[in-house]
Amino acid sequence: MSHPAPHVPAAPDVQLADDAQRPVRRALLSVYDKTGLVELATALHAAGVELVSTGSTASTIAGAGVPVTKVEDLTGFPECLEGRVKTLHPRVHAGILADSRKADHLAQLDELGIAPFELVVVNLYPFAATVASGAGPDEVVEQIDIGGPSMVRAAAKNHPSVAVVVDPARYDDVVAAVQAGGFTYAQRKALAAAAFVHTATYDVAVASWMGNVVAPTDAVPADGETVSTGFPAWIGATWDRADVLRYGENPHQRAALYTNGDGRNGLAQATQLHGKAMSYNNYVDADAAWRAAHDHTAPAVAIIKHANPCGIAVGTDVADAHARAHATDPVSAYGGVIAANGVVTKAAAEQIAPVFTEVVVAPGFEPEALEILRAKKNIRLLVVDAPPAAAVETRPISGGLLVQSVDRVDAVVTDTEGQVTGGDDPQHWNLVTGEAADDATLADLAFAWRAIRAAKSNAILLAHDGAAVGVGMGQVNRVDSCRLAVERANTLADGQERARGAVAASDAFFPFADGLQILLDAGVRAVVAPGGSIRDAEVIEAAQAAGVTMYFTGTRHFAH
Ligand SMILES: NC(=O)c1ncn([C@@H]2O[C@H](COP(=O)(O)O)[C@@H](O)[C@H]2O)c1NC=O
Repeated sequence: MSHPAPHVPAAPDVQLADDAQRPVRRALLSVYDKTGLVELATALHAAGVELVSTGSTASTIAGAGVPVTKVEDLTGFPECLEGRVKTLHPRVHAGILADSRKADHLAQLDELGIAPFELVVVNLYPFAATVASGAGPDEVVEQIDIGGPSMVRAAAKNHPSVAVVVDPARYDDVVAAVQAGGFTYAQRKALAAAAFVHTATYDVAVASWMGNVVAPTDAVPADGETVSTGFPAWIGATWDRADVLRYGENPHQRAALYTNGDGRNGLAQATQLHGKAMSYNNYVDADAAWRAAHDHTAPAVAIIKHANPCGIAVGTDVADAHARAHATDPVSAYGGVIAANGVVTKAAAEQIAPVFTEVVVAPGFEPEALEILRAKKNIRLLVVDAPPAAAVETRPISGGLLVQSVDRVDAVVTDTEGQVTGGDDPQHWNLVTGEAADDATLADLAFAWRAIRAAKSNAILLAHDGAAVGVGMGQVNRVDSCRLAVERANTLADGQERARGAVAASDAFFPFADGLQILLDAGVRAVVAPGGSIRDAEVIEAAQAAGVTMYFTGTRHFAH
């Protein structure tokens, strides 16, 4: 089978230099957001630019007394179908797409009696805002702009000839460029790049809504039926560079911060009140700290080093929680990142100030607290407006992207009948040996079980009275984590044996009794673990022999 030869476009007759200007004689304006429109139209008209415009854009311009040609008069065709067809016409698109460097294009325009545009100003129907408003499908569909993106993409493609503007914030630049004799080629290229980002972002929003709401793509066939996976067949996101960081995890690595402008409000949108610029590692640790502090409803403070907690506690207030979190491991707290789930008070600031600290992140700071902490030149102070809210998290791997639902507090597991069989709430735990814990012990176990989510696996966390007293984390076997937790509990507090009488949480089951035995020998009095090992009986027997209370949660808190 033979294929037709591909169309090879003729090379342009003229190659443009970056500073090559193109005077603006004719502009097409079609904007949903009328901000700054009258001022722009007035200035363009004053500069001798002929204006062509759609429906209410034209009315707004004409209403201000500025001469404007309606697009209908240009096309000889009425706007129709409730505005679904306005600018989708060759008289519009040929005027945008003719490459002024090509004599042939200009000759064709002449033959067809079409005048070229040198400037296209468009902003699109508010699709994302309409979805966010909770509007129904028909209303949302009407806000999928068709003619607008077509003009924007056409003008952006033809950037050697046309300047395209999609953002009212750029109108002053437009006026300045027109008055200066036209946009340079470099300016037109930059505007085109921004325009393609604009339409790409818009289309990601439309495609996401279609694939999630209108025609969900998350179902897969299984055993003769279709089951929902919760994961659409395609996910899209666009990210805008928010900051270039000094370096990455190490000084020889380059790094930047991106945000995706979808209205999220988290650490990436934090307001920095004081201190040097945030580093890559600061962000990683501050994020871990922020999440850890918000795993608790009581006032809580987490102190993070290398994405692991070296202190975590709840208290009567933020100062109390900080004092107790600092006491977990005062040695490691040096150079740490602190997060509080409440406003940092003067009392808390007085405690924090003497300890070298990289970052403090909180929902707010009392004025006196700010004054105290601002006296420390190197400390970074961040205010984040909203608690962590992400429902899913992603991790790139070579060649792909892993996506999972976030291990949230209050996770539950259910059986096939929908009955809750495990989770973070002690009422769903299974007492596998020993006396049922009294309220204080149960509260400590619940705290330890929540707090251990912040520690990298394998993790063992010893707690007493709402504060971690020893954390063993990031070890490649559970025995070492047990040893580390006990050692830290017993050596970091002036020789007090803090493991004795503490409660212990294990982020995953004990595969053997050996790790648990280390905790039992150290005097731990109650233990919470997921259970589920083939040697559970052996593990339970060890706890029973020591007379220790042990609960199984049925859920696990691995964090890699
Ligand atoms: N259908 C079309 O031909 C068309 N051409 C332009 N628009 C959009 O109509 C809006 C402007 O319309 P008006 O000037 O009537 O307010 C702009 O957001 C523009 O992106 C269109 N609308 C939707 O697709």
